[in-house]
Amino acid sequence: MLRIAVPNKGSLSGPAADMLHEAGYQQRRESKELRIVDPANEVEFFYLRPRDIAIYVSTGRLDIGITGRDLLIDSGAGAEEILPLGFARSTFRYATKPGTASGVQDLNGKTVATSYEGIVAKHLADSGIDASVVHLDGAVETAIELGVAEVIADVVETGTSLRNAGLEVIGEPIMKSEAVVIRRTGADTEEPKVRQFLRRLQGVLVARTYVMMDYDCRAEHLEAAVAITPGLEGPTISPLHNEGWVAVRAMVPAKDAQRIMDDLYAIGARAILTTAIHACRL
Ligand SMILES: Nc1ncnc2c1ncn2[C@@H]1O[C@H](COP(=O)(O)OP(=O)(O)OP(=O)(O)O)[C@@H](O)[C@H]1O
Ligand SMILES: O=P(O)(O)OC[C@H]1O[C@H](OP(=O)(O)OP(=O)(O)O)[C@H](O)[C@@H]1O
Ligand SMILES: [Mg+2]
Repeated sequence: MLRIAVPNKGSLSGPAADMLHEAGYQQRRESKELRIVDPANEVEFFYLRPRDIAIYVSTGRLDIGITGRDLLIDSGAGAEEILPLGFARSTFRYATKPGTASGVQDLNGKTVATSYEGIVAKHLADSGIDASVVHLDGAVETAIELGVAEVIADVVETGTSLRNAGLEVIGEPIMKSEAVVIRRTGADTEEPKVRQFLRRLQGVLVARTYVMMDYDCRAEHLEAAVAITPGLEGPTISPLHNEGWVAVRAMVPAKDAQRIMDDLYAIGARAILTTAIHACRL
C-alpha cells in the first residue's frame, strides 16, 4: 500500500485534494479526517500540516508527499522534489516600508520577521548579511507596523497583502515556489507503485493544459498545418472521403487554442474543433 502525505489546511489543501480526485483517488469527505484508505487503488492518504510533510516523508515511513517547494526547502528535511504540480504558485520575497532598504545589501543589522526562518537565514548568510531573524507563524505583514521587525520575508502571490500593509518588495525574489510531489532523498522513484502514482498526476497536468484539436485540410497544406499543430509525438492524419483532403488530430496547449484555430483557418483548414481532454497517460 502506497502511503501518501496530503496537506490538511491552507492554500495547498483544496487544490491537492482536487488533483488527487481528478487522478481517480478517493479523498476524505470531511476536513477532520486524519487518514483514509483507498482500497481500490491500494493507497493510504495521511492529512498532515503542509509544513510537517517533508519531515514525515524524510523518515521514509510515508512514501510520497505533496507540499510547497518553499516549505520543503525551509524544513531542511531529507526529501527531494520529484514532480512540480503547477498550483499554489508564489514567490518568496523581502518587503519593507518604502525608503527603509532597496535590496538585500541594505539589511545589515536589521531584524527580519518571517515564517520561513530556514530559507531566510540561509539567504542572508549566502548574501553575507548579518541580520537577526524573528519567527512568526503568519500575518507577517503586520510585524513592521507593530515594531517587531523592520523587514519581512514572506510568500507573495498577487501582492495584495503587501499593498494593504503599505509595504513594497525589495530586491529580487528569494525563490519561486509551487506545489510539488516529494520523496525521501535517494529513495527509488522507479518503484512501480510510485511510477503509477506519478503517471496519474502527470495525466491530470496534461489534461489541464492541453486540448484535442481536430480539423480538415487540403493535402497540399498538410505540411504547413502540421507545423502549426506538431502534437506531442506527431499528429494523426486520416484520409477523408473527399479526394485531396485529410483529417488531422493533434494535442495543442489550451492557452494557445484560439490563436492556433485562427492560424489553421488562415491556411485553409476547415471544420476545426477543440475538445477537452478528461484524462490521459502519455
Ligand atoms: N496566497 C498564496 N498564493 C499562492 N500560494 C500560496 C499563498 N499563500 C501560501 N501559499 C503557498 O502555500 C504553501 C503554504 O501553505 P500553508 O498552508 O502553510 O500556508 P497558507 O496557505 O498561508 O495557510 P495558513 O496560513 O492557513 O496555514 C506554500 O507553499 C506557499 O508558497
Ligand atoms: O500576495 P498575496 O496574493 O496577497 O498572497 C500572499 C499572502 O498569502 C499568504 O497569507 P495567508 O492568507 O495564508 O495568511 P498567513 O500570513 O497567516 O499565512 C501569505 O503568507 C501572504 O500573506
Ligand atoms: Mg499562510
